[in-house]
Amino acid sequence: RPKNFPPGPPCLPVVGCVPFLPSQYLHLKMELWLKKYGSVVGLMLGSQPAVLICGPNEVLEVLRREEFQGRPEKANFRQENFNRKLGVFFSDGPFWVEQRRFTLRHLRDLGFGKSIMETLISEEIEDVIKELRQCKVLQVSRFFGLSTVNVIWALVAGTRYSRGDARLQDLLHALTRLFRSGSQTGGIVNAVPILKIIAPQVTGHQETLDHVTNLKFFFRNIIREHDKTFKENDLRDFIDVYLKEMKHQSDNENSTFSEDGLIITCFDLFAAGAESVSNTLSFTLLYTVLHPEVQGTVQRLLDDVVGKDRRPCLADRPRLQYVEAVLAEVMRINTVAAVAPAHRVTQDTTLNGYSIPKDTTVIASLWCILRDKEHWGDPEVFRPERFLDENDNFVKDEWMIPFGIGRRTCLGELMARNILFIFYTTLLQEFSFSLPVGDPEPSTLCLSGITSAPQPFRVKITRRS
Ligand code: HEM
Repeated sequence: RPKNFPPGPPCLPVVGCVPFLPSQYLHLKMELWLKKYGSVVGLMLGSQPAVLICGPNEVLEVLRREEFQGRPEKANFRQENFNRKLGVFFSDGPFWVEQRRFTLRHLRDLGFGKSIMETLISEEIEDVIKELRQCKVLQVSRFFGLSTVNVIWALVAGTRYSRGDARLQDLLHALTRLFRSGSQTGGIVNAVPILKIIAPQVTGHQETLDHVTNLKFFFRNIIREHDKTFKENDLRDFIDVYLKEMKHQSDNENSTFSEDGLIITCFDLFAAGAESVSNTLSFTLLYTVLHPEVQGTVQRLLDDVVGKDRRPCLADRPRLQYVEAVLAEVMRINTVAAVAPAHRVTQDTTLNGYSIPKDTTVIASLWCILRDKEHWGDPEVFRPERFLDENDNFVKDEWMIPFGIGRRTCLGELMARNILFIFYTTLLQEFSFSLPVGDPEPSTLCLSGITSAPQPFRVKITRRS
């Protein structure tokens, strides 16, 4: 361990503390270690130092402090193969600043947060509604992945996939496997990289690589197809805009724009849509069937404010404050990012009096903030009213940070919030959801991984008259 490093679990030669790290539910282990070791826990991942940030105040602090905004060299499967930090999610420094700005600016120009996005979301939910009308009981897990990808993909690649598209369903399945089998620490292969070579099958590394290669092949093909029909004065989507920038900078040897970079940015956006938003929607249905009284209140409100002759839209938001409270409560009680993606310390620094050397991996628990007993009182209880004041207006809470905070805050927050609002309100306007007779009550314990997802469960669908 480095000198004056925070306390933590025992450290063994070669593997460091990895044997003491859980393969699943890191956020729950961090809750226990907060009591045992304190707010900042020191670890060795093989020979690499890492700190787990388990105390709410410390999490808020590190997510805001400049020197904690790097990303580790190789803690994630998306960096495999290219061996470089590319895209937005796992890059850092000036490269990241330029790529994040570019991505955000052009997604905004193309429709992020504008009425065109609302139209895309509305078209997508109508397809979902049509499918659900034919359905009496729905197996919820992974149901929303394709629809949420479609909204994002319309802006990124100008494409929409049908629900029966077998190739896309395979890719979504591969992505789910990557997210479920991965962890924010990178696991044993990250700590002891030689295992990637000597035991790729045993460690699951080969399977990870196969999935990643498949996904990258898919993105590369889309990009090459775009390139064949590219016209500089007719930019159709984000891929075209990026290709244009790449071509303009082709003589600049310091350019941050490359085909590999575009592949990884596509990966970032595709994965975020398929995993985070779709899992949050599944959690929303989970809490809807577990709390029929909340469903009833939302439906009465929708009947009053929207009625039955039109669909809910974003302009209804100010009059649907209870809906905002329900969505916030779902993201608080079972957030999909229980642990934020790993950060990296970019210079020697200190935290709570401990020394944190440059390049230490930083793993911050959002769960400890969203489920803090002192702040929320009854954090384990699903109670949307906690977000309403005495006049039933939604009240913002500084500790509601499911999208992170600081400079690395989620790039897709606006889009995610809009999809969640339109999907949830349209679903409850059209249907009531309940547990199928004879099905056990679904557990609220999430499936663990890089993101959290609900365990598979079924809902009975009844069309409202
Ligand atoms: C409910 C849905 C979502 C949740 C809860 C969520 C949450 C998060 C969180 C916690 C982070 C990490 C912050 C950090 O590293 O400290 C993040 C980053 C990111 N998110 Fe999301 N996200 C969601 C949806 C989306 C969507 C729809 C997109 C894209 C369209 C997206 C794109 C990104 C990107 C690119 C980053 C990396 C930002 C950076 O490192 O600069 N996310 N998100």
